[in-house]
Amino acid sequence: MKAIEVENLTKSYNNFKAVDKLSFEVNSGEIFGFLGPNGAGKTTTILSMLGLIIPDKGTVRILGSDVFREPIKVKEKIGFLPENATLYEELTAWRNLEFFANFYSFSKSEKEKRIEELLKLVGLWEVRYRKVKTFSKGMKQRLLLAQALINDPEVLILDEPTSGLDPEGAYLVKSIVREERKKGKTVFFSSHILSEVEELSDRVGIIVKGKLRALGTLEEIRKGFMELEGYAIKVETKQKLPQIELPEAIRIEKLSENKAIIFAKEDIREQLSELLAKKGATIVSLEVEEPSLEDVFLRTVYKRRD
Ligand SMILES: Nc1ncnc2c1ncn2[C@@H]1O[C@H](COP(=O)(O)OP(=O)(O)OP(=O)(O)O)[C@@H](O)[C@H]1O
Repeated sequence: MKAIEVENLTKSYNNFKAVDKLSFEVNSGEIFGFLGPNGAGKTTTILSMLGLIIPDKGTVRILGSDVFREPIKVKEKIGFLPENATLYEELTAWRNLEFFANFYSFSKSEKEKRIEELLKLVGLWEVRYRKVKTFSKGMKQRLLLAQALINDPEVLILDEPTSGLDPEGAYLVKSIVREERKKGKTVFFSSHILSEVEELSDRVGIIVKGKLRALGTLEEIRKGFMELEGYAIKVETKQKLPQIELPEAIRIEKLSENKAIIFAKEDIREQLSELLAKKGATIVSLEVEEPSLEDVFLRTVYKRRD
């Protein structure tokens, strides 16, 4: 079963389309990174996915249940960390979690066991009786993550979970996310930080101006990008590089006497090696230069119109 199925989701504010016909699926047990620049529509998508704002159009199913028709059933199975979430500053870490746990049907002993497990998981056990107002931003975020995990959710939805954290704080949050996946849970998280999405996600969706621009594993996204934008093939020969006349080659950038990058609409390594062999040149290397996710992201966000 798919963990999340979003179909044709559309949400406008006045006449402005914040999310436009968005469709994607998240597989069970994967970490899905939802990447987009500021204002792309990530939070609007998440709030619509959770039924916390009513979209104009579209359906969302989480673990097979329709979010709008069966809201309680869905909420029992998910955990949510909102962007800029807050805690009760005057309460201790323990009391904050207890307050939240009371929304669920735990017995007293189950509740205490779960709170203890979570405080240990997020590294706040030692400070459980301290008021939250004395906590750093990183500690608060970890407590919020514990709060989102209180019901041991099958699907965890995190809106910008590392936003504003220092590298250590971000690292701890990422480790917890990985731990959840190890337990077979599904994690959907949004971010505008490319390296984080690259390092954490099994699959990625890129949203720009409310529209989904790319979807898949990083490899699939790179390949799709190359098919659209063309291939860069780096060639090095032992001898001086001969003249390359191939109809498929759009542009040739000479790097030195025996090195060049050949730009083409498709992967023309075979044609190139045949041509070079015919001209008596020995190939030292012939490789497709893979664009980094950064190249893909920046080109996807800033270069394409429509
Ligand atoms: N309640 C609202 N009323 C009017 N416009 C809104 C409202 N909420 C969001 N928007 C607009 O919709 C667009 C998408 O916003 P959204 O918060 O979903 O983006 P985001 O990708 O989460 O951005 P960020 O990374 O900055 O949090 C933005 O242009 C925003 O200004």
